[in-house]
Amino acid sequence: MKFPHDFLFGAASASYQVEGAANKDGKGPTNWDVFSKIPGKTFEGTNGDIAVDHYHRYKEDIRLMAEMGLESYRFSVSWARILPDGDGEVNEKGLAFYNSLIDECLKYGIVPFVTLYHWDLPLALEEDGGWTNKRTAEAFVKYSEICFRSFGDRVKHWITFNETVMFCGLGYLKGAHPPGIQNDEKKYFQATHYVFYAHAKAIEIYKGLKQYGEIGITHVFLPAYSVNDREENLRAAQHANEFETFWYYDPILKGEYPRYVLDVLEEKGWTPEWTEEELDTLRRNAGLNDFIGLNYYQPIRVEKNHETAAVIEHSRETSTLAPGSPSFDGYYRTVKMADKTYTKWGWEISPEGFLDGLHMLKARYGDVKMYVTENGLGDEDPIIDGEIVDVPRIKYIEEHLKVIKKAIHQGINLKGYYAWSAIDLLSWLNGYKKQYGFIYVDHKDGLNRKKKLSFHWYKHVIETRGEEL
Ligand SMILES: C[C@@]1(C(=O)O)OC[C@H]2O[C@@H](O)[C@H](O)[C@@H](O)[C@H]2O1
Repeated sequence: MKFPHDFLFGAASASYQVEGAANKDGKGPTNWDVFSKIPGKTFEGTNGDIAVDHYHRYKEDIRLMAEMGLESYRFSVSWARILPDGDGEVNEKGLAFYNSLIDECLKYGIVPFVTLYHWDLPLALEEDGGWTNKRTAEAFVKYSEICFRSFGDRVKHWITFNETVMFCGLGYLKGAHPPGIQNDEKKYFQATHYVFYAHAKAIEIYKGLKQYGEIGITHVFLPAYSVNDREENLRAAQHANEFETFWYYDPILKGEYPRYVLDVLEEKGWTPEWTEEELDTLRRNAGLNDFIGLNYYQPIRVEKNHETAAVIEHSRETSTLAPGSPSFDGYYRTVKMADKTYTKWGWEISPEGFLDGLHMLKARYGDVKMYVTENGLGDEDPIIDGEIVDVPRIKYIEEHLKVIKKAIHQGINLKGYYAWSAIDLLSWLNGYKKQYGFIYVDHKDGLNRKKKLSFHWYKHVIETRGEEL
């Protein structure tokens, strides 16, 4: 049985992780340009100054994607190329780059799927409070409209934000991402609120432009499951789902925040400063979302946490989502299970966890259209006789595509799959060691590209529309 004819087979990247050209053609500095230079913040001091030089090599990269038969390419726009200081004058060379990238995709019939924000914030905004300052939300709305008006004649698929829980959680709770603040729950929840507000304003403007494309937001999808049937652990899983999933999906799809979380925030004094106008903006625009993007890599297995620590210490190593850490509020902890399989970076491999999670989402949100906007295996790929023999990645993606096909036939409204990542690129906290791509980049030989075994495998999957899966 094939995947439906309108299902998109894609792959993804993100501007800071792939482009390089950090100071080229009028681009302004970003939070990551500065943060990545702070000793100890990134793996072996890696940064995106050059990344894999997609900025200069995108024509070669897109041609390779076309050779693979890729139907859609998800990439992000670097805000600081368009508005170097965040909300001032437009940089025409920045618009020119993305116009050329989009046109290169269309030349091969590859559908561009554009993410407006994938964590690289113009430095001027970060230095003025970042996402805890409403100015940033308003600047995002201005930036989005410029992108809609510049690219919207050819781009018909838009994602506002990638993984709010990551850039807010790692930025204000774990300190592993800019602005590098630890354990500030008030700022964390405030930042998430302004992101949701910016999203709602941006989709309202998009719909008003009548460009007749589709727009949504991409979240981490990290379904939490109890380690056993003990009541306290079942409650821990519910707590995790409320804070890690419903807090993110409810304000978008329902236009209101989950009551369970609001009650905890009230009790702890973490409730964001918000206005009735902002809350009404969420309510008024919830129905305008065309889809939700899910970045699924793993579920989490949780149990009630009984260790009380005055302050939870964080580091780069405790911020790479491997199990064993307490939640930010200490309520639960994630557990590595003896009967599960894990990647080298300690992420559980669980296609079945994805299927169960999809039914959880459908039960809460109904028949909302969804894309898998990221899924893939971070690995150190084996090289045998000069060939990149990434069989583990093939098996990982194969198993997840099988589950996606099964979910579709069980009535889950999934419309596309974007492997993370199209090409090996910079991982924020793992440098170039943790590879995800179908295309290998040789950092010892001029960043030359080379097709991996998975490149040929994915090409066949697309050609046959997954009939053999
Ligand atoms: C933490 C990590 C990783 O490096 O493994 O997860 C997988 C993937 O998720 C994406 O949203 C990030 O932009 C990308 O950098 C990757 O980040």
